[in-house]
Amino acid sequence: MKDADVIVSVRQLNKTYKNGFSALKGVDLDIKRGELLALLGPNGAGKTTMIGIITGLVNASSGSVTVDGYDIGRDFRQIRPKIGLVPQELLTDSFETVWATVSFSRGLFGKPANPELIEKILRDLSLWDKRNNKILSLSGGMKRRVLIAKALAHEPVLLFLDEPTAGVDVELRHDMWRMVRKLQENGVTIVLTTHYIEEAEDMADRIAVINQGEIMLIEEKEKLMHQLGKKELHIQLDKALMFIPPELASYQLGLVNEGKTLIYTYDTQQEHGQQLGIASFMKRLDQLKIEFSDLKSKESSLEEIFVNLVREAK
Ligand SMILES: Nc1ncnc2c1ncn2[C@@H]1O[C@H](COP(=O)(O)OP(=O)(O)OP(=O)(O)O)[C@@H](O)[C@H]1O
Repeated sequence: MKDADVIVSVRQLNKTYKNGFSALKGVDLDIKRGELLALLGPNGAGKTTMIGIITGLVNASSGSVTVDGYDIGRDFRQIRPKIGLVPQELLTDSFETVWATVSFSRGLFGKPANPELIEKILRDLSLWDKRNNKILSLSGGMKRRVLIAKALAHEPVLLFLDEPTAGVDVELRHDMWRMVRKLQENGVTIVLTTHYIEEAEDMADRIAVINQGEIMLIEEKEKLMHQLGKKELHIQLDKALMFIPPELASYQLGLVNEGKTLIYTYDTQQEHGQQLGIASFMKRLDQLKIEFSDLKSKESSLEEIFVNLVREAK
């Protein structure tokens, strides 16, 4: 990857908290300019810690992070205005109004006032009607909308969304994804952590899986689903089988639906290599006179891929 294509470069990043807990262990990561990178990982994997370090909220124990070529330790003042962060925690109750809070947030980064922009952000997030309400009078979902508005008010080029849709309703989730897509069209780089894997599947260009402070994998989403994905063939048998015939022992098979459905699981990668590929399997069925009425193929979801990865590491 050329330097210009990389907006964030993380090298050998370690974080050991004061209590001795090692939350990040030698993380290397490049975030590409303009991409939407989804960071997946179980609770406690280190996602928030990593975002905290890149956004200057947490000090690294060792390693380096550069944003747009600036070092986060040395040049944080240049970096900070480029970054927007929607944190996990909700706002503490505040007596300020929505409008004041969001406008003030822009001013903090030294950007000139831009009421038209603030209005647009508030409208996009369905907060316009609430602009004169005090934050403490808002519902949890509304407070989350304010957090997003605050993160966008200074027009960051790099936006971190730390579980932005945890516990929010469907409407906000849709509003958010619409906004995120628009931001991405305008060249904003987005890093998203989420526990909703289907969200990553829908939105991400690349997916990184982090577990116990280490990056387990980082890959283009499409490639990942293809490479790691297993496919299943569901075969509706004419006659139920009591057990899997020993002649088929070399295939990965399961019987469900009272023996009426045979499930053949195979690696998409091996599909072409092919000793145990579909063609040979179908031939075996034919030889064994196992007849079927229907055949369905199912690609495994990212969720299955993720669960398998994290399970394997245990
Ligand atoms: N201030 C702290 N002191 C000690 N340990 C901490 C501190 N902050 C976080 N940790 C620990 O570091 C690990 C990583 O936490 P982190 O919040 O980065 O995980 P996460 O991947 O964001 O998890 P989640 O999905 O639950 O938000 C956890 O085991 C957590 O308990």
